[in-house]
Amino acid sequence: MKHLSLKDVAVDLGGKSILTPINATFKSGEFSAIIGPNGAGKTTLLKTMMGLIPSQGSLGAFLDDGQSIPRNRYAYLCQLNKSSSQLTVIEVVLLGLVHSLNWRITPEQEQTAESILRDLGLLHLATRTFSHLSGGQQQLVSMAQALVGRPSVLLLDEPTSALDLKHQVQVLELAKDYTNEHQCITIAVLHDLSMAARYCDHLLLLDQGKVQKAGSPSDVLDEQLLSRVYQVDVDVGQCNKGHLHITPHCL
Ligand SMILES: Nc1ncnc2c1ncn2[C@@H]1O[C@H](COP(=O)(O)OP(=O)(O)OP(=O)(O)O)[C@@H](O)[C@H]1O
Repeated sequence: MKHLSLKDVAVDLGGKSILTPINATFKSGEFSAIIGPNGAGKTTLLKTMMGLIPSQGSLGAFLDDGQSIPRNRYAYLCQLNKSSSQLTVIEVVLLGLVHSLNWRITPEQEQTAESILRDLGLLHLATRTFSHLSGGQQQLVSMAQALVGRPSVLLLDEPTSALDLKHQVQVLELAKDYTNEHQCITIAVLHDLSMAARYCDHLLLLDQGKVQKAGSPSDVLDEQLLSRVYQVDVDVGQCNKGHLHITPHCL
């Protein structure tokens, strides 16, 4: 089983400690979420895993035999920023194959990009200019870009923040199915705790740069713990389909 591990990973930015030593393991075939309040350090942790921020300690993703998984097998979907890119949608998706692209794009590469757009119901947008799309459409295309290279490690920063209910379900189901099918190590930052409970196998709750709890959704989504960390009282209930749902009280 592949895994991504963090051993005593700490990050300082602008002379301030942002992540205090973090120890965690994420397994292949599991869809994991990093949850926690604004400013907790979730994006910093994801960027650190991606190698975009220098850190102390050691981290990396490894195969069964201990070999390191190279960074070109990682895909990273950053938090949504409205883009002014003049590239077309299909060109944006092809950028996800940047490690294998040559001067000439092969018909196979084009078919791969079209196929992921088809899976996401976006093929009709293929020749549109990326910057002319809505925020939600841009987020879906960015998801296609992340998946097109069939990554071994998939890091998603709030992949559903701009999406309507149906598209949130579509993206989370896609991430879960991809994770199972390709035995990928998938880690998403999510704010919607009920969606995290429904789709994720493993949660890591971060607050003030520290891991407050890690484990299965039923272990981590504890009323007292969530009320303390989020500073709002919450009820943790179960719907008739057995999914946990988290309802905040009024402030
Ligand atoms: N480049 C930087 N220099 C200094 N401080 C930074 C830098 N980047 C982030 N921070 C600080 O690190 C802390 C964690 O930020 P981060 O973006 O990781 O939080 P987050 O949990 O992802 O928050 P949100 O849910 O609001 O997106 C914040 O206090 C932020 O101000």
